[in-house]
Amino acid sequence: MTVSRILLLGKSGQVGSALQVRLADRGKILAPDREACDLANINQLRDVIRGVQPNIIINAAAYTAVDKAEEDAEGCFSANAIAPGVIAEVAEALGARLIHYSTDYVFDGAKKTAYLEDDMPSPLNVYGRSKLAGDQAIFAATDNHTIVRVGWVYGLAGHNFAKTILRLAAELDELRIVDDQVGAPTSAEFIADVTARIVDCCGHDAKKGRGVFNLAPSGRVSWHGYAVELIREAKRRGWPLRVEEDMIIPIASKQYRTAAARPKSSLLDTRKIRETFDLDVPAWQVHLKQFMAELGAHAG
Ligand SMILES: NC(=O)C1=CN([C@@H]2O[C@H](COP(=O)(O)OP(=O)(O)OC[C@H]3O[C@@H](n4cnc5c(N)ncnc54)[C@H](OP(=O)(O)O)[C@@H]3O)[C@@H](O)[C@H]2O)C=CC1
Ligand SMILES: Cc1cn([C@H]2C[C@H](O)[C@@H](COP(=O)(O)OP(=O)(O)O[C@H]3O[C@@H](C)C(=O)[C@@H](O)[C@H]3O)O2)c(=O)[nH]c1=O
Ligand SMILES: [Mg+2]
Repeated sequence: MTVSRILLLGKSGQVGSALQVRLADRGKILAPDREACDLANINQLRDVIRGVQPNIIINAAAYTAVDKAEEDAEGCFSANAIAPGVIAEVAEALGARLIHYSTDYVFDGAKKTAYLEDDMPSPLNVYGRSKLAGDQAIFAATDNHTIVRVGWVYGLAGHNFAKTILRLAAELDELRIVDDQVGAPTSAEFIADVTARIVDCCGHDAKKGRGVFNLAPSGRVSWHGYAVELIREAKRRGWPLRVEEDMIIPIASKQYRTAAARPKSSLLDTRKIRETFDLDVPAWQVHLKQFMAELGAHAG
């Protein structure tokens, strides 16, 4: 088997940090930071990729501030739409596989059953439109891509709903959380494990695993139900919180004003990725417990 040269973008993010750990033994990893490889600087981006001559590029870098994107469409599209298209062009010229991440927010959330990879996208917000444009730019530039579509990501590094809720629960007596948007909280460490599996498959078979693949743990929950589970887990571990479980109030989306609209359903059907890569997908609570244990260990 040829040894992989992997270029990883976005190493400081939730998924990027987990990838650095999980891919450490998979080949030579080159992971420039944002200063060395800024998605907004197309010339620098091209030079970095050509300089590294990778056979796998993993793009975990993105503009992920969903509400801020509503008033910064240019910045958001630069990182999420234009840059992925450029990365894909250079990948095609080098014969490299591009592994990239997409989002449930490309869908409008109106579907009653879980989304399939080829369901019609119809994003509700700027972030979702920018990510869809990124996917399309990749499709146009190279067939040698694997796009992993995920949602509701949490991890040890970076910012996410789980960390926000645990912080608020230590400061406030009451939390008000939307109960009419459902999804599956997805661990960055799980995404990194599955990405490592994809990297292994690409090493053996350059044609295998091309295309778009949904990835999520099994089960479903609303943001409210997710918050309740986080608080229960934290209390079970004896973490000092102010809020009691009966003071986590379920509310409707329209009672929680945000700049960006969000889909009612973020559920992703995972049959394709499970069958292609022979994966087991556990219930979302399994990874959440592991996360809480590791978060507790980090906090000392
Ligand atoms: N978070 C989520 O809930 C979801 C995420 N996704 C997708 O998964 C992927 C990974 O997301 P996640 O790990 O959560 O993202 P994070 O927001 O945690 O990290 C984003 C990463 O991108 C880097 N970055 C942002 N802008 C630029 C830029 N202009 N140039 C270079 N680097 C940049 C950041 O660097 P720095 O730290 O230096 O700013 C950071 O390393 C993304 O494609 C995202 O769209 C999909 C669905 C859900
Ligand atoms: C903090 C808080 C949030 N909420 C709601 C707002 C929103 O509907 C929901 C989640 O809020 P967040 O801002 O954490 O989530 P958001 O940034 O929209 O998360 C999204 O990020 C991007 C990058 C993705 O790709 C998506 O898959 C998804 O994970 O919770 C409350 O109802 N009460 C609260 O106190
Ligand atoms: Mg957010």
